[in-house]
Amino acid sequence: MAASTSQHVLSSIKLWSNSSFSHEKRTCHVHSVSVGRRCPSARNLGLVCASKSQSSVVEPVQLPGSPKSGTTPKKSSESALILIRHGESLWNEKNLFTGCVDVPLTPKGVEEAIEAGKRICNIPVDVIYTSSLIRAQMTAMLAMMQHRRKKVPIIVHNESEQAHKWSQIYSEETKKQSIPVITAWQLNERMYGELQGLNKQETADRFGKEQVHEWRRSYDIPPPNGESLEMCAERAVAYFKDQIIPQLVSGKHVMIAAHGNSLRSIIMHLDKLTSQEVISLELSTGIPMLYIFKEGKFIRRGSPAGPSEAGVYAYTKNLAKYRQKLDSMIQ
Ligand SMILES: O=C(O)[C@@H](CO)OP(=O)(O)O
Repeated sequence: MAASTSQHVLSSIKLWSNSSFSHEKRTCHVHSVSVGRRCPSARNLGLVCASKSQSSVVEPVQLPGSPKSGTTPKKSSESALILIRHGESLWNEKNLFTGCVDVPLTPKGVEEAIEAGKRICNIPVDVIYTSSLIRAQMTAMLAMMQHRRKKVPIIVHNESEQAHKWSQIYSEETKKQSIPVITAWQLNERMYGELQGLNKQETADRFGKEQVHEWRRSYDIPPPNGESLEMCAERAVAYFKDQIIPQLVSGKHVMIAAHGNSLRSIIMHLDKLTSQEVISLELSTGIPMLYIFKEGKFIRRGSPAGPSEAGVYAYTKNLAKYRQKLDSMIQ
């Protein structure tokens, strides 16, 4: 079940110096420089089309189902959705299967989270979702600390009524300067079963490269006693639809800090990838991806570049306005 991956030449071009997101069989790569041509429509978005026949990367994706009842869409509202895979963890560094084991970031992972934060520092964020795992939470916090709006991300403790009560804020003004951070186990990494803690190379040597690739990237084949991507999607995508889409519908800008596979399942849903296409979807650590949610559709806008690259912030009129507002507040 090996993926037929097209080889891309990594180059030193700064903007694309970190690989992040690829649908290798489909359309686009937010990689380094590619041997393929750059999509004019994707200029500044870090997207590279593999061939002329393949379509634009910014095609709107129609949302399945209608918005949850009870959520009133803001008139002509448009929301930003940022997805970030956590920075490098101690077990990424050691090349170990991690899954639901709760390990922190390495110093490199901390740097990646800070860099991710710089890339999104001009994009509005009203609410943050993370998994219940520390590597995603560290990433969310470190990234938000780079934001130009300087709001304080505050974890919402809902594990008990008392925890919730004891973390109340009694100033409306202070609340306005805060961003709620909602942690949800449903966004955790897929459970890797009996592979958790094993070295990936040694596992491939023992069981064969093909078998291990199947466990790692296939849609419906679970690793021994673990979750397949399909099983992971059953909780992660369900949570996304039930909890996160209503926020977007109500006009809130959302950031999700999660994991390679929980995010693959969400991206598969957003971009309507097939179970074959998702095999070659790879996410790098610490690279943010931006979607615009408008009129019930998700529009993929690639990976925001650094704050010094002025042009790339004109994703939409509203985001450009938001940036202008930040500029005027900060001057
Ligand atoms: O070990 C894991 O939990 C995941 C993500 O780091 O690995 P893989 O990329 O093999 O799915």
